[in-house]
Amino acid sequence: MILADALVKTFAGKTAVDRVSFQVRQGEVLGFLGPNGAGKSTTMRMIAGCLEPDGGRAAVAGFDSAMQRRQAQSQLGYLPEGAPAYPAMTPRGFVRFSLRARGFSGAGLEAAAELALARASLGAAAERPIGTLSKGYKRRAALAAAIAHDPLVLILDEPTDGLDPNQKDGVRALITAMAPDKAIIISTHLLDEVEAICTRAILIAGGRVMADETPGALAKLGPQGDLPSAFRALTAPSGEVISHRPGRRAT
Ligand SMILES: Nc1ncnc2c1ncn2[C@@H]1O[C@H](COP(=O)(O)OP(=O)(O)OP(=O)(O)O)[C@@H](O)[C@H]1O
Repeated sequence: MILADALVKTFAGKTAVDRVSFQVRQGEVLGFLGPNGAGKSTTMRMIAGCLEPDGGRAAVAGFDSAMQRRQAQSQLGYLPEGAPAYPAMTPRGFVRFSLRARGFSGAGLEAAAELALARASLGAAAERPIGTLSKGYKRRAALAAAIAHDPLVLILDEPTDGLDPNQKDGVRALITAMAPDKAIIISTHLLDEVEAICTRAILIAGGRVMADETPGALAKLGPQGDLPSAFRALTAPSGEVISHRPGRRAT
């Protein structure tokens, strides 16, 4: 359902993403790991059709992210970094606005908005201006808008960033509950999050895929047999590509 095929992106002569390839199929939750500046967000932005690749291609549900952007984005829920939203809108207003932009109306729009607000556990915060909300609630408002149209593919850039431990657990449970019907990519710096919810993990450093494994197999690549030591070993500046499991076919 998600295809990244030799994606390349260069900023001012510096290669941020260097021939990144992988595929994600329905039911998979792919954890995207790597140090700061590794190229995770840039890769996700290219898949989401928000940034044109300089080389290679990306596709969502069979639609090219750049050439068939509208069709690709209709199948996609994308949560970018931070909490992009309109500060004067309430979360309810923002979710409804997002649904209207996707062609929802009437009872279908109301039902989808209610479900998304409930799934993101906005509670009473759904009625307050987003600009007045805490970071965690802002993030959940953006998450509600990303999932409201029940897309086949979710790309979530640090979905639990800024959330307290209870909220983190809630969002992780939500991702797990949605997973069987969808293909999901999350980026995270939290290795326990990868163990908790990801079926697969890609480690990226210097714009290159350094490993593509199940979380258990990735942990075994570390000298201590755990994810932190694997992360350190594989993201050291002199790191070589030591493991790459070939991606599966997109569906
Ligand atoms: N719009 C831009 N203009 C110039 N350079 C950029 C731009 N976006 C990203 N970069 C650079 O590309 C590289 C990869 O950035 P990216 O945000 O993809 O990393 P990341 O893995 O998501 O990092 P983090 O974990 O800190 O979010 C970095 O060197 C970054 O400075």
